[in-house]
Amino acid sequence: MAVISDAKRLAAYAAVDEHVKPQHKVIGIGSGSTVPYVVERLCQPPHNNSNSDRWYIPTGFQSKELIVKAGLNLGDVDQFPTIDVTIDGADEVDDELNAIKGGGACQLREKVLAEAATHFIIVADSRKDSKILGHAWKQGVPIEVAPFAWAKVFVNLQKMGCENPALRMGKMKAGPVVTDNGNFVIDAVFSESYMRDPAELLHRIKMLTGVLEVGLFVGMAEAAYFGYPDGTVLARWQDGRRQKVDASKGLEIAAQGKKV
Ligand SMILES: O=C(CO)[C@H](O)[C@H](O)COP(=O)(O)O
Repeated sequence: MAVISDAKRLAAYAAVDEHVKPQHKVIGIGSGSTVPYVVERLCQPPHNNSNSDRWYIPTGFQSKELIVKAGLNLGDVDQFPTIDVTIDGADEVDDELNAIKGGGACQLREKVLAEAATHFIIVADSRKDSKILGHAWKQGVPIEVAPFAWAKVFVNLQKMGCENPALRMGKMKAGPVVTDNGNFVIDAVFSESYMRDPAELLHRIKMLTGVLEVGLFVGMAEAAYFGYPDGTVLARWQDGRRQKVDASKGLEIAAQGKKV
């Protein structure tokens, strides 16, 4: 196994097989480049047998498109404020399963669906498996802000000790990135002393007026699945358990080309 995409696929397949049960009727679908493999697995046997009376809830435009293009029933969180299982990616996960999310600027809807879920599961490749947040993900904590308040929050973050907060700018668009909710994102790098206590940092940032959501998912994930380039999958649970998961079923299915 060589490529990162295979590692993502194995993590996604293992998480779906372990955590999505036939009786689960409302499924939250995250955002990013790993969750397409979650949808891919959900459209394969035996999971596809349960899809006719199942609703899928998106965490943004990309997520909605994944659901629609896969021919799955599209719902929304205002119809289904309680979700059975939400599966989503992460930019980095620490030893306690706290996560940095928002690399794709979807953290507000992602956190709503994570909180609404009975089971919130993270899927990622092994690059996201860290001890302390910030060790691997160097882009900073993504913070969704009301556009008119961005400069005020920017100054607040500097006063907290963030040396170089950055308003996230579009690549093929003049001006800042605008989220699916019409807001801006500030990426803020904090020192390890802050990142060792993500709960405290989350609280301090969230209390800044003008901040709508912070890409720190603290104490939310029940489990995280990391796909490794050697074809193995490591599952970590919030209680500290770590277990190599047999990913052979995923490999067999992928090899049979049972892709959506
Ligand atoms: O939080 C997110 C988007 O806002 C994504 O889930 C996160 O960036 C991980 O993405 P990928 O699976 O592509 O690594």
